[in-house]
Amino acid sequence: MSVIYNRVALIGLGLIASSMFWATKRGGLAGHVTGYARSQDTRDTARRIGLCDEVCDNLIDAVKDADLIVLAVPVGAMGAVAAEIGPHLKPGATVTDVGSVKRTVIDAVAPHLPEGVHFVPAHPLAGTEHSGPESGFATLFDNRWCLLVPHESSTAESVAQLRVYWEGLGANVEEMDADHHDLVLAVTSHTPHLIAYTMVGVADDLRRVTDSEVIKYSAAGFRDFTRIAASDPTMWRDVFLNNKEATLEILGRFTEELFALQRAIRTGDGDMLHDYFTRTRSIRRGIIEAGQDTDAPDFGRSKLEK
Ligand SMILES: NC(=O)c1ccc[n+]([C@@H]2O[C@H](COP(=O)([O-])OP(=O)(O)OC[C@H]3O[C@@H](n4cnc5c(N)ncnc54)[C@H](O)[C@@H]3O)[C@@H](O)[C@H]2O)c1
Ligand SMILES: O=C(O)C(=O)C[C@]1(C(=O)O)C=C[C@@H](O)C=C1
Repeated sequence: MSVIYNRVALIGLGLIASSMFWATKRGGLAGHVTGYARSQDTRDTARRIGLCDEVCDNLIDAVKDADLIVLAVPVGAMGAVAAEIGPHLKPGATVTDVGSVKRTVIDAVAPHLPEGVHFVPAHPLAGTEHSGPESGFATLFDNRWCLLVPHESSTAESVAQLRVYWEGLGANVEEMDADHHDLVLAVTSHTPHLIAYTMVGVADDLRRVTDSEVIKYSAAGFRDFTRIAASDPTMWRDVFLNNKEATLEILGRFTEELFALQRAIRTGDGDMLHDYFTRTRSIRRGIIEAGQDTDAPDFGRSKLEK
């Protein structure tokens, strides 16, 4: 791979930005990578582990010469960061974000970007329950999707360049409209996270009654829920506050289905339960046959291993 951007600035040095840095180094995709994090602690950690070629103590220093600026902060913080960097961006630079929600991020960021700067929102569909500068690794995006949601300020060239960059980071890239993105992610990511948070909360309540049995005997399904429910609280608070409509729509449907299943259990309607589970099993099998089931990332690998 060759250099795609001479200078990249990563803002918010958590799981996604740090993984982007290690994958950028692995592919030799950037000449120089600057990084900025709000807290001194995070900047110190970043320097200690060699995250970024240069860690800046000031947001403006990190972005002023950059060709690509990546906003990798919680969704609710994107607008404030954009407002601060807007006046200092190089003409012709590309600004992207990695937020899990697209419509509100676009509405919050775009007004702060000067003319001549290209905004190409993005969302890598890859993550873990871990957060912070030490949680990243180079293979996080390998064979995962990254969705690009081009804004009217972007040009075909700026979108194409970001596509090549994400491909270099290991991802498969597709373009999508912002509202459609938010609805799809409400189904595939946001509502499932809310359900996991709820189930773990219920088990936690129960634990007070049954001592530590819930934890001691937790089976695979529940353990998966606890992994997801360990995800960063700030990130997920912002996701739900920013994808309100789509999440509420999907939650409404979920609740209706849950009530139907609840009724079938109460009335002993075995046929209904069997038919329902047969349908859901065929969906899972369809995903596997289509080759869409990607394994969880291998956390045992070193950060720079290919
Ligand atoms: N974790 C995932 O699974 C995942 C996957 C895809 C996209 N995303 C999105 O990527 C973004 C970053 O998520 P992450 O998992 O890397 O989070 P993280 O918690 O690991 O890192 C976020 C970083 O942003 C910093 N930060 C918070 N508020 C800030 C502010 N106002 N100004 C500057 N820095 C600030 C935090 O200190 C932290 O260093 C979020 O928008 C999230 O929705 C996350
Ligand atoms: O694998 C995980 O831990 C994730 O939750 C990753 C996950 C997802 O739901 O798939 C979470 C949020 C994102 O915006 C993208 C990916």
